[in-house]
Amino acid sequence: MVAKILDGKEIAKDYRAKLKEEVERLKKQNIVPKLSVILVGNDGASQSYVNSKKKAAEKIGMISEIVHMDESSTEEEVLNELERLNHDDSVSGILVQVPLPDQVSEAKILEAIDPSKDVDGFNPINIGRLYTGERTFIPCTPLGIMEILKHADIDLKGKNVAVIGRSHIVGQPVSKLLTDQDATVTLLHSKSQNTEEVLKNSDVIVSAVGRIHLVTKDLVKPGAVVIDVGNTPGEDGKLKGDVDFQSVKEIAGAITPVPGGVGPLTITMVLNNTLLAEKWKNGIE
Ligand SMILES: Nc1nc(=O)c2c([nH]1)NC[C@@H]1CN(c3ccc(C(=O)N[C@@H](CCC(=O)O)C(=O)O)cc3)C=[N+]21
Repeated sequence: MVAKILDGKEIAKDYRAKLKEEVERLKKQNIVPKLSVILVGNDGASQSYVNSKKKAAEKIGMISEIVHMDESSTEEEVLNELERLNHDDSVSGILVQVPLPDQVSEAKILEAIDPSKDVDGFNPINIGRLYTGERTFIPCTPLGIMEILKHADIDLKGKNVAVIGRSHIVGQPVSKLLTDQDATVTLLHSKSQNTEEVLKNSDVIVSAVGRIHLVTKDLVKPGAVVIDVGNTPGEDGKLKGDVDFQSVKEIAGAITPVPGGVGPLTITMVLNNTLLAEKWKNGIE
């Protein structure tokens, strides 16, 4: 069996076309969604992600700005910038690119984002709302993963799903979303003792660790759906996932590549959430 390749670029393209139509409809009411991204420092990967987000936003008719701050910025300076954006009525959505430099507390910054503009869904209020089932911004990568799964021809109800990695950004929230779809979720991490057994018994594997070749063919049940959230720079300078794509695709039912899998959907969901922020601000459901 050769796996169906879940083409994130293609799925993202269709999704963004629908967002563009909605943005155009809003423009007729003089409503223009705007995404502001705070980037602190000069990390190459972060700069490239932030630029892709800006480009993608502009391509569907949104306004986007990057607030680029010096690597040596103090926490107070970042908080001041954030406060300015919180109070700027033209700004629909704010995203603070992580990781931040050591002198700036990530927790403090994420707490300071106005929850109604927190398109990443990283503010504790919004994390709480996710778990109580209230309306909120769902973190972009988990939302992207769920969108890709819609294209995998799998009914998650009662299925065994293994999520590898317990981060607040991916592993934990995606576990919650999968549980809401009636999947039986096992959240695996570095201290798990029965990883092999769980993986071999899983109908879906979501790997969000950041370790190249973590998921190999021998760990995958034939026909399983494999979602690769890894994005680690390889020695050849190319982006690598967690999954040994070449071998796993011979046995999986469906698989996402890296690049061109989850990444493009993450960016799409930033746009999705920015649109939602602007709609909710205007009382549009
Ligand atoms: N506040 C915040 N929100 C984030 O959403 C956030 C963040 N900080 N920090 C870093 C991670 C990482 N991330 C990615 C987004 C897109 C791709 C992506 O589009 N990747 C392309 C390839 C890009 C390339 O080749 O350079 C792909 O997989 O096809 C990857 C990774 C968002 N993050």
